[in-house]
Amino acid sequence: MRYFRACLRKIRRLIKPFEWLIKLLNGDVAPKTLLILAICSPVLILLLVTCLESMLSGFSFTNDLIELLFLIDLLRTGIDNFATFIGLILMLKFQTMSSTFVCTIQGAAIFFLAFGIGMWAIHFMAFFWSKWKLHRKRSWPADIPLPGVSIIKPLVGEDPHLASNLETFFTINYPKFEILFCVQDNNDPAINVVDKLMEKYPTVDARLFKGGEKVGINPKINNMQPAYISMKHELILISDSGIRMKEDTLLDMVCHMDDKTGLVHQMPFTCDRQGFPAILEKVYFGTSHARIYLAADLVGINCPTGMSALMRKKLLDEASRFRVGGIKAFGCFLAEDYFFAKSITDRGWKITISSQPAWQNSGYCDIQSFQSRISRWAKLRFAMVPPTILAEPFSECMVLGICVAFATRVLLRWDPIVVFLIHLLTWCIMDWFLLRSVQNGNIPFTKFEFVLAWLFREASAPFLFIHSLMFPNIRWRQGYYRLQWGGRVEEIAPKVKL
Ligand SMILES: CCCCCCCC/C=C\CCCCCCCC(=O)N[C@@H](CO[C@@H]1OC[C@@H](O)[C@H](O)[C@H]1O)[C@H](O)/C=C/CCCCCCCCCCCCC
Ligand SMILES: O=c1ccn([C@@H]2O[C@H](COP(=O)(O)OP(=O)(O)O)[C@@H](O)[C@H]2O)c(=O)[nH]1
Repeated sequence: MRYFRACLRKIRRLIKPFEWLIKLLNGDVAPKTLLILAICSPVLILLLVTCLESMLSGFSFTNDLIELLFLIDLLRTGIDNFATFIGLILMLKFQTMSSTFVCTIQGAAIFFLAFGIGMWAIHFMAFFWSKWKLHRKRSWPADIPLPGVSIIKPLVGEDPHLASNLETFFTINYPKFEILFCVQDNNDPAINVVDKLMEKYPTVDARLFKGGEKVGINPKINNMQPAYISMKHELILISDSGIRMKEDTLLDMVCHMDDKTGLVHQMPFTCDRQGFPAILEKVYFGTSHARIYLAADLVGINCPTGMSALMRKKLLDEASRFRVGGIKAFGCFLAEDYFFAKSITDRGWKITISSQPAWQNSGYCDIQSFQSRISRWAKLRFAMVPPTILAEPFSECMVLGICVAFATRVLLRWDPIVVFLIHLLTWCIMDWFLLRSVQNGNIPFTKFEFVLAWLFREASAPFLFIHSLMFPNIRWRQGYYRLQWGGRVEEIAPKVKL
């Protein structure tokens, strides 16, 4: 026993210098420390690139190798990429410097360069699509009456903005709609807020459903189920508690629901709020998130989030692939939004984003909850669409920057540090333009604040990625869940590491 304790003490002493890293991976580092770390990260990464580069040129054969790489037909080795990767693995395993090594390095370089070019194409696609799709008014044919919409609002608890956010639903300018508020707990403080609003706006068709119904694991579905079965209209808008509406938001969404469209979703974005965490959220949703979201919408990849999604009710009712109809058929998944969309596109219907982004305006805004939310979403994506585990790190600015710097060094003999810095700068500038396009108005912070938040986000992304992989279980509000491959979920005891 004494020996065991001594060992433990020794191990603790050994890992003490790395405690910050463990804390970082757990997401429980003070925001200030994270900020300092994020600002220092580019410097650290540059150091890493420099080391990598000097390691490469340290090998006696490097110069010859690079000359050789110049001469080899890029196209042919490009096709042989897969083989060259196997070569890399073999080389690492057997430590032999063979011709496979030459091919491997070159193959990896070509792969990284191609990925880099792909990501730059995504930048341009997203910017183009933001200009084409967002903030463009659509109209509804004058001779066709507007369809009725049942708005379902699942609520859990109260935050300082809840009342004002919910009030925007009572002032929507749309001829035929009802609002169905749902709370799962009979003592939920949101009940009071909803009651007051229903009193204030007696002419608006609004109802409150308490207690939910346990039809699956997903608590949001359980919460919404009673409202779903008693909704009156043909269109259903599921709208999360933190969303704010403008007077014409619902009309805008309905105008996108043409004959071939089964689902219209809003691209997540945020309202203007004070403080660094709010800037960080806006920068994330207006740059990194918007880029993939818009590009995916442009090429028709299913990636809607369910925070504000308008659907045809009949499509949910007849979700035949899932045997039972209605939203309860999706209760076995935590990311019900992804599976709603999948079941709709599987039957040949289109999904599209509306021209107004979703104005998230949660009353609580701090770095830790932002990061755990982003990490929760990443865990869902990894389980539902496993290839994202491979694609996501390379789609991040910092990681891709290192890879592209390496690739251009090997293939073109460019200075990796210069390439990395140019990559960082142009990525940041492209992101600024995308953010401005999504915001479509004054950005409520300075360019300096943007750069700080952007650096912080980009530099912390790889850590969040590792954290999400290492701790795949999920905590969502009061619930704890274990994800299975494919996206099904089971409830677990709350004592697990998340
Ligand atoms: C050279 C090519 C490179 C391609 C690189 C692609 C790398 C992909 C990188 C990032 C993927 C980002 C996905 C975008 C948004 C997803 C946000 C999200 O994860 N939301 C999930 C959670 O939502 C909440 O879940 C609980 C629910 O109750 C709430 O209401 C929800 O808001 C959501 O469940 C996930 C949905 C979609 C996941 C799709 C993943 C596939 C993405 C592939 C994108 C590839 C784009 C390529 C474009 C050309
Ligand atoms: O146990 C839960 C968890 C969430 N929700 C609702 O689901 C929506 C999305 O929740 P959250 O904002 O936590 O999800 P995120 O957008 O962070 O994924 C909100 O309207 C919540 O009120 C719910 O009804 N029950």
